[in-house]
Amino acid sequence: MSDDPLPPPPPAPAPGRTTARTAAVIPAAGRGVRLGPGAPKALRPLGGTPMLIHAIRAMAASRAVSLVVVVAPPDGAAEVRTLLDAYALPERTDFLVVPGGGSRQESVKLGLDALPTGYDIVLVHDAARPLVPVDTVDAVIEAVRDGAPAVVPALPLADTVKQVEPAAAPGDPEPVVATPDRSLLRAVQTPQGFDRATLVRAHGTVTDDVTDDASMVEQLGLTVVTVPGHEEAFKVTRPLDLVLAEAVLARRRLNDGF
Ligand SMILES: Nc1ccn([C@@H]2O[C@H](COP(=O)(O)OP(=O)(O)OP(=O)(O)O)[C@@H](O)[C@H]2O)c(=O)n1
Ligand SMILES: C[C@](O)(CO)[C@H](O)COP(=O)(O)O
Repeated sequence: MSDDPLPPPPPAPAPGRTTARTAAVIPAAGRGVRLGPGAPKALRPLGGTPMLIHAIRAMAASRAVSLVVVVAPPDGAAEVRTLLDAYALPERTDFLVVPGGGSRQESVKLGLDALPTGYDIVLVHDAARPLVPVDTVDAVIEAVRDGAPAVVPALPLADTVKQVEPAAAPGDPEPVVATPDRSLLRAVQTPQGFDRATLVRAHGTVTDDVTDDASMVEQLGLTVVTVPGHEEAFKVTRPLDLVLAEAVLARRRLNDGF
């Protein structure tokens, strides 16, 4: 038997903290109607590379993320698999591709259903937010590891927001009914991070149409917390967003010297 002293045990996680493995689900099945005619939005180029590849790299840039589940356009799973083979991606990350559904909510659910066991923290990240910095991804994961069941990156609003009543008829003005206190409002981004069991329960319970996953957790009566969002994590929704995304990417490439 060797007389070598035993190596010290790994540090125990702080109370309330978990070292659970993290997977990212990327809903990428949308058409991108607001961006205008063309291929499904996630497959359109940004700096010559599909937006989806940028979004995958943004998730895989976090050393905590060891699996990425891509939810492809319903008839585009084969094309997405080909893209994953064609572009350089970190070898330490595993990838799964599943076909998506008719709504973002449905697509996320299909991605969640495909998640293998062993991943207890789940990020949900829009393919349409290709430029989110890794520090934002890591901040979300850290907050879930610290015990929050649901975490959203959030930014204060730059504009005053008005609540309106629907127009009486198409083209009629919309009457303003309230001006909410802007200091208490936040614009939320992705990745949104979850304790897996909580997110699975939310998707199995909430049947209303919602625009993000965190609001499903709110409907369970659980607390969703924020971490600082980032202006480069904006969503490419309309044509001008693509112009901005190209400019941000060009600036990064200049700063990185390639
Ligand atoms: N059936 C859908 C609809 C949307 N998404 C994804 O959800 C994210 C956010 O949606 P959004 O930006 O609204 O994308 P689209 O639905 O493609 O946009 P639009 O409403 O303009 O068609 C995108 O990454 C999109 O691919 C999805 O996976 N499945
Ligand atoms: C999830 C989201 O990106 C958070 O801001 C947003 O709600 C998606 O909205 P969309 O209209 O489906 O793009």
